[in-house]
Amino acid sequence: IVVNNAGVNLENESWRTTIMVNVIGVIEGTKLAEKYMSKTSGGRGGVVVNVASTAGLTPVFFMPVYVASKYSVVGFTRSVAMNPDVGRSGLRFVCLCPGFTDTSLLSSGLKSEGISGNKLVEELLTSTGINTVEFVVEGFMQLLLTDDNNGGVMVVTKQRGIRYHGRQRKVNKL
Ligand SMILES: NC(=O)C1=CN([C@@H]2O[C@H](COP(=O)(O)OP(=O)(O)OC[C@H]3O[C@@H](n4cnc5c(N)ncnc54)[C@H](O)[C@@H]3O)[C@@H](O)[C@H]2O)C=CC1
Ligand SMILES: CC/C=C\C[C@H](O)[C@H](O)/C=C/C=C/C=C\C=C\C(=O)C/C=C\CCC(=O)O
Repeated sequence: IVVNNAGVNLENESWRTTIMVNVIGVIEGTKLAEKYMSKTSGGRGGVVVNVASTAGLTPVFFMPVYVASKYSVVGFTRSVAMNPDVGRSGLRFVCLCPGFTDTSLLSSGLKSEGISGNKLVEELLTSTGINTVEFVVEGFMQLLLTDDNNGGVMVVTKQRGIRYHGRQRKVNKL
C-alpha cells in the first residue's frame, strides 16, 4: 500500500510550494509505487491511494491554487488507473476526497488572511459541515478494502456521508 497523503494549503504564502507538494509529490509517489510494486517489474502489486479533496471536484473561490492542485490529483489518478497495462501490474489506483476535516491544516487555513472572518467561508463550512478524522478513516478503509475499485474516487463529507464520485467504471481488467 502506498498512500500519498502529504499536503499543504499555502495559497498566499507560497503557491508554488502548494503545487510542488500536492501535485509533484503525488506524481513522484505514484511513479515510485509503479516502479517497485508492479508485477511487471518484480513487485507484488497493491494499491495506491492518492489523497485529494472535495476541492478537487468543485471550485472554491478563496483557494484557487489549492483547488488546481487537487483537481490535478483527481485527474492524474483516474488517468493512471485507465492505463491498459494496469491489469498486468496488479496495482489499483484510487483517490480519497474528504471535505473539510478537523485537522491542523483546516485550523491554520481558517486563520489565514482573507479567510478568517469571511462570511462566505463561514457559510460554506456551515453547509458542508466538518468531518472528524475518524469518519475520513472509515472512508479510507472502504477504499482500501474494496478490491475492484480501480479508478474510484471516494468522497467523504459530514453532510452527505461516504460515497463514490460519479459513476464508478470498472476499467482495464486484463
Ligand atoms: N483537513 C482538511 O480539511 C482536508 C485535508 N485534505 C488533504 O488531506 C491530506 C492530509 O492533510 P491533513 O491531515 O488535513 O493536514 P495536516 O497538516 O495535519 O497533515 C499534513 C501532513 O503532510 C506533511 N507534509 C507537508 N508537506 C510535506 C512535505 N513536503 N514532505 C513530507 N510531508 C509533508 C505534514 O508534515 C503533515 O504531517 C492533505 O493532502 C490535505 O490536502 C483533504 C481534504 C480536507
Ligand atoms: C480554509 C480551508 C483550509 C483547508 C481546507 C482543506 O484545504 C480542504 O481540502 C478544503 C476543502 C474544501 C472544500 C470546499 C467545498 C466543499 C464542497 C462540498 O463538500 C460539496 C461539493 C462537492 C462534493 C463533490 C461531490 O458531491 O461528489
